Amino acid sequence: MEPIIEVKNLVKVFHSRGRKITAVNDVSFDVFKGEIFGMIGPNGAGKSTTFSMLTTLIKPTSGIIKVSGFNVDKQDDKIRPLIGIVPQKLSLYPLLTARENLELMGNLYNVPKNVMEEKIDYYLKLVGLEASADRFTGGFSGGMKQRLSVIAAVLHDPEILFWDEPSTGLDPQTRNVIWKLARKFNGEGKTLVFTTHYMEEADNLCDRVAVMDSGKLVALDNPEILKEKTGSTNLEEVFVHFTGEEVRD
Ligand SMILES: Nc1ncnc2c1ncn2[C@@H]1O[C@H](COP(=O)(O)OP(=O)(O)OP(=O)(O)O)[C@@H](O)[C@H]1O
Repeated sequence: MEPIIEVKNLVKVFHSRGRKITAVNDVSFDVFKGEIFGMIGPNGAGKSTTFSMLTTLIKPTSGIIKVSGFNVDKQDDKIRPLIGIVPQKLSLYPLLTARENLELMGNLYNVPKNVMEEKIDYYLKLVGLEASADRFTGGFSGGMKQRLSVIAAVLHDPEILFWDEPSTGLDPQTRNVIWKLARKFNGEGKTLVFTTHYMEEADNLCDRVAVMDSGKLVALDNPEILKEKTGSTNLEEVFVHFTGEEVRD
């Protein structure tokens, strides 16, 4: 299988109030083209930090990340058009309408003008927001904002989608929509990398799951294989097997 993301000996150190925090500690893995790849782990495991480095938002302290063959360190401008990001803290403009938010994203990512409105109409309909297209997003529910953020990240037809905790705080209906979108986009050939605290979500969606703990990659495999290897009946048990029961600060 062809890797679309290559991560080698990745390290990220933060310095905060005189303290050195190794958020990601010598992590190596590949993500294969066309797979759904999940990252799970307790609070503070290093998932979001890894996510931020994969998406070129922060620089690694050391190690190598290649996305579609481009190095995040020197070729981040080549990577950005190839990826679509749904961040944990959604970045919608509350005083713009849904359509205006999408137009803004489309323009930032150079979506051709002649297909922009057609694409926006298609995606708004896909996530059931066509009737709210001209409403300010400041008044949207959490689920509506999340659906809009997901389509905002796909307008420029990226090869890889990165979703950071896409269904945190959402009701089961919206979560179901998010899962359907993940499968749809993946069925169209896109690679999907996401973080989650929902084991059921990781189990349902992922071809492979990376388990992180205290900055380390502690397991990586298909959910069924992880269950088999650890004698677990579900991914929650796999999670506890690799990360223990101790509560993290
Ligand atoms: N900008 C920063 N400055 C200092 N420390 C940071 C910074 N960002 C993250 N950290 C620390 O790095 C470690 C890993 O954090 P990270 O947010 O990557 O974990 P996570 O697995 O995403 O956790 P969560 O599930 O709670 O989102 C934590 O100890 C966190 O406090």
